[in-house]
Amino acid sequence: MGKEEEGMPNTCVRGCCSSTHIPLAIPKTHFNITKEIARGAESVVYEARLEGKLVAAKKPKLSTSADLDRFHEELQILSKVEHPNVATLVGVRAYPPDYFFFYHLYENGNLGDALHEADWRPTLQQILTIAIQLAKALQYLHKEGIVHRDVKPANILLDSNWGAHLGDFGLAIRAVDLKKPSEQNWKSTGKPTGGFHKKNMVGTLLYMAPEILRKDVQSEKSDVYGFGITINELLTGVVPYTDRKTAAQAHTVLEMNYSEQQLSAAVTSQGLRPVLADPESGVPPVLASLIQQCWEGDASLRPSFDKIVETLDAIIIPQPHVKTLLNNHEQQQTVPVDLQNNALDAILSYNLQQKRTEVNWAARAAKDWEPTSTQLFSVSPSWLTPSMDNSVYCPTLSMGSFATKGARQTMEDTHFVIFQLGGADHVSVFGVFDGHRGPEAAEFAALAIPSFLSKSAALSPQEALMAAFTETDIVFRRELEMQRSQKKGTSGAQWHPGCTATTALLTGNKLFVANAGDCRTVLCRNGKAIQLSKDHTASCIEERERIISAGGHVSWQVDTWRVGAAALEVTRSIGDDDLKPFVTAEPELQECVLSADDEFLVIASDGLWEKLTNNDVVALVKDTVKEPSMVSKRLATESVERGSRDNITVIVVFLTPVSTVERVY
Ligand SMILES: Nc1ncnc2c1ncn2[C@@H]1O[C@H](COP(=O)(O)OP(=O)(O)OP(=O)(O)O)[C@@H](O)[C@H]1O
Ligand SMILES: [Mn+2]
Ligand SMILES: [Mn+2]
Repeated sequence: MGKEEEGMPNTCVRGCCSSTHIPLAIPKTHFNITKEIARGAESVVYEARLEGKLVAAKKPKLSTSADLDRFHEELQILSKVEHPNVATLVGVRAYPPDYFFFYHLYENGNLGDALHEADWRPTLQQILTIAIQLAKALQYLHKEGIVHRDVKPANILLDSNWGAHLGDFGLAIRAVDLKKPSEQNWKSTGKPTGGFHKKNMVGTLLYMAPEILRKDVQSEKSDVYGFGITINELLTGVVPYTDRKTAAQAHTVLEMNYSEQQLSAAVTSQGLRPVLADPESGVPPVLASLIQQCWEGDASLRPSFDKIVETLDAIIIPQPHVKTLLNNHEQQQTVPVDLQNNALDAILSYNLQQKRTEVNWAARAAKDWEPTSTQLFSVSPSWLTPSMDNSVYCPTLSMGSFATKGARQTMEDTHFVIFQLGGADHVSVFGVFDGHRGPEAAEFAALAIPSFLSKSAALSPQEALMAAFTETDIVFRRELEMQRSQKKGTSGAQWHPGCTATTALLTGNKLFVANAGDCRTVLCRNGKAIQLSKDHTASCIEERERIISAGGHVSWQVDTWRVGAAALEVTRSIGDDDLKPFVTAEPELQECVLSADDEFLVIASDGLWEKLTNNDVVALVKDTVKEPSMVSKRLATESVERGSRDNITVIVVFLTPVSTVERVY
C-alpha cells in the first residue's frame, strides 16, 4: 500500500505545497473520470466524480521538469486562495503519475463559450453582477499579493445562476516574484513560444496588456487591463478586434486582418483597442468610461480593483419604467421620481460622499487668513451695509446646488453658496472652483474667497472680488510652498495644483461676477441667456497674446492650445505656481443691475458647459420644476447623459419668487 493510500495527507509529493482545508493527495480510487469537457493548451478538463460528487478534474500536461515546477507553483498559490468568486478547488492529486486539480463543477461553463458559442445574451444587470464579482475576486487576489495574468472570458466560469468564478491560475504569480525581468516570467511556463502555443496565443493576446506584449515590467495592473477588455466583450458580445459574435468566425477575421505581431504592435504603439461599448445603447456612461480607464496604455493610470469595485458598486441599472413615470402628469407632486430610481442619481449622490484630501487646506485657509490690502481702499457706505432706499428693486432669492465627480475617479470641483454674507440680508455670494492637478487649490479657494470677502467691507465690491482672488492665490501658493518643503522630496517638485474660479456677488440689486478660467456664469433675462463671464482658455486669442507678452509659452498640443510645460488649457487660475505669473489669478469682472426681468443665474464648472450651451441650460431650467437643487441636479444629469466625462458642479439661483409645484412645458 503506497503512502498516498494511507490517508489523505495535506501536502504534495515534494512537500512544498500544503493546505489546511484541501486534500492534496487524493487517492486514485477516490475519483473516476466520466467525460472530457475541454481541451486547453496546457490541460485537459474532465467531468469527474470525486467521492460521489460531480467535479471538474483538470489534468495539466506535464512534459518537462519546468512544467512540474510550474504545477507546484500553481498549487502553492491555489491552496492559499479562498473567495466566493474564485473557482473553488475541492481537492488535488499532487502525486505521480496522475496529477489532477479537482474543482467545483460550474454548470454553465466558461464565459467565452457562453457568449460566442451558446449565444448567451446577458442583461445589463447580469453583466454588472459579473463585473462586480470578477472585480472582487481580483481585488482579493491583489490584496493577497497574487497577480492572475490570464484574465479573459475563457477563464471565467459560470455557475447555474450565471455567477462568475475566476479560474485557471496557470499563469498566476506572486506579485513579489514579478520584479524579475518579465521574459523570465513567461519562460517559466516552459513553453517554446514563451508560454503559449500558437493557437492559444491569439486567444490570449487579445487580453494582454501592452506592457506584457512589450515584455516590459508587469504589475497587478496588467489584470486591470484584461478585466477592461473582458467587460467590454461582455457588453458588446463581440470578440475583441472583430465585428463577430462567434469565436469561429472571429479567428478567421482576426487572422486575416492582423498577424499576431501586427496586432501586438498596434496595441502597444498605436493604442489600438476593441470598439468600446456604446453608451447610446444603454450602457451606463460611467461603465464605458471605467473600461477605458482599465485599458489605458500607461499601467499607472489604470484604476486599482479597490477603485473599480467602488465605481461598479455605485452603478444602478436604469429601470425601464422610469421614463413613463416622467411623462405622467399625475406624478407632478412627486417630482424627484425621474431622478430617484435612476442610475445617474445613485452615482451622483454617491459621489457627494467622496473623501477629501489628507491635508486640511480648508482649515489652514481660515486660520491663516490675513488680507493685506483691506486698508488701501475705503468706500462708504460699505456694500455690506444694507441700503435704506426702498425704491431699489430687490430680487427674491432661492438657491441650490449640485456637485458630482461624474465619470471621473476623483472630485476636484468645489463650491460655496452663502446667503446673507456676514449676516447682511441683502448680500449673497456663490462660487464654483474647478481644480486641476489635484483638488487642493479648489478646496482652499472655496473657503478663502468668501472668508476674504466677508472681511472686505471697506473695499468696493469689485475691489473686494479682485483682491479675494489675487490674495487667495498668493496665500495658497505660500501654503503650497510650505507643504512642499515639509514633504521633502516625495513627488513634491511635481506638485502644482491649481483651480479655475468664478464668484458671483449679489448685493441688493447689483450683481458682480469675477471669473478666472473656464467656469461660467449665465444670467437668464426675459427668457434669454446672457453670459456674464468669459472663458479663459488658450483657444482664446486675447488670452494667448496676454500669456505670450507676459513671458509665457503657448503651443498647440494634441488637440488644442496649451500653456507652458504643464500643458494647461486654462489661462487664468488660482495656484499653478509653476505657471505664474502669466497664468494669472486676476479675474475679469462684469457687473449688472438686476430688475424684475431677471429670472435666474446658473453658475457652473466647465463639465456642464462642455455638453450644454447657454441656451440649452436656459431651456432645461424652464422645463424643470422650480426647485433650485433639483434644477441643478437635472442640469448635471443632462450633461452626464450627453457624455460629459468631467466633474460637474452647478449652482442655480432663482431671482424671482418661484413655486415648487410650478412646471413650465
Ligand atoms: N471548474 C470547472 N467547471 C466547468 N468547466 C471548467 C472548469 N474548469 C475548467 N473548465 C473548462 O475547461 C476550460 C479550460 O480550463 P482552464 O482554463 O483551467 O485550462 P487551461 O488549459 O489552463 O486553459 P488555457 O488554454 O486558457 O490556458 C475552461 O475554459 C472551461 O471551459
Ligand atoms: Mn484557461
Ligand atoms: Mn491557462
